[in-house]
Amino acid sequence: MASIDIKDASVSYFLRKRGGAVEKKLSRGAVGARIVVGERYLEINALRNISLSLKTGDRVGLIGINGSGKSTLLKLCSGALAVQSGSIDIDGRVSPQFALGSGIKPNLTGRRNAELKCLYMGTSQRSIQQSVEEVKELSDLGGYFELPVHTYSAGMKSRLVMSLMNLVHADILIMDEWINAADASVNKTVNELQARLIKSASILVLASHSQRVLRDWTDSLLWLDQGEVKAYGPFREVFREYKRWTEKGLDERPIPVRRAQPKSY
Ligand SMILES: Nc1ncnc2c1ncn2[C@@H]1O[C@H](COP(=O)(O)OP(=O)(O)OP(=O)(O)O)[C@@H](O)[C@H]1O
Repeated sequence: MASIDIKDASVSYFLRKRGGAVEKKLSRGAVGARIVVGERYLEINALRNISLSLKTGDRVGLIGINGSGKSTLLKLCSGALAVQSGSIDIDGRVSPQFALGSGIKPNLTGRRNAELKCLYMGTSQRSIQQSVEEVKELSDLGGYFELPVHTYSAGMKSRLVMSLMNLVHADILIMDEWINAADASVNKTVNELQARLIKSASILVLASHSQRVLRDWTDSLLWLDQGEVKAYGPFREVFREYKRWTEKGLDERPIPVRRAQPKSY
């Protein structure tokens, strides 16, 4: 049984102030995070008091405007980021899609990248060749599999990344939206690979701005705003509420910048 158990977790990023009326700049437009202005530092409260319990079978979509904390929560769920307060327990093999994409070596061929991935995962020498051929077939890259990755289009790179992810056999799949950046001509292959990945995972956490992607792959939504959970529940209900909220116009939102009580960093 795979599980993710987050209790009362908070994460902040700290930025050194560089002078100027920073509060004014930050308060213009739609800002997703709450920002605390200290004497010398800005504290960006990316996640505040998040509690979330996921188990086998859960398919959760993360929604929220830019900067509301979705990627930060994905990083928490994948174990790539530590909480500053609260706790997180992850049980199961995690495959964070964003981390895997960043592990690709552009100067090496698709084949060599697949071999390295196998070595990294501890695949036995006996099985490496078979796994690499599996990646080649899944990715449908043909001759491009033998060329350096920097010669690939965005869609080709997506196909390679997702075919490599299929090797991991993850219990917990963590996906960020860039996976849909593939160009229209390769969407079918990319979607097939994505479907295969999602079906084989026990838990899915997927952040996206696309209603279609979320509707296709998730059954519940967690809506983040200024790092807090604004709603969590069945897809249709939460999405309806979120849509109504965004249509009201974000310009009228209260400014999320506040001054810190004097304290030393
Ligand atoms: N490394 C970092 N250093 C400083 N601030 C950061 C860092 N990463 C994220 N933030 C800030 O934390 C807040 C939450 O960011 P996060 O990337 O989690 O939002 P998001 O909901 O994924 O946004 P988007 O929809 O634009 O991808 C934002 O205000 C962002 O500017």
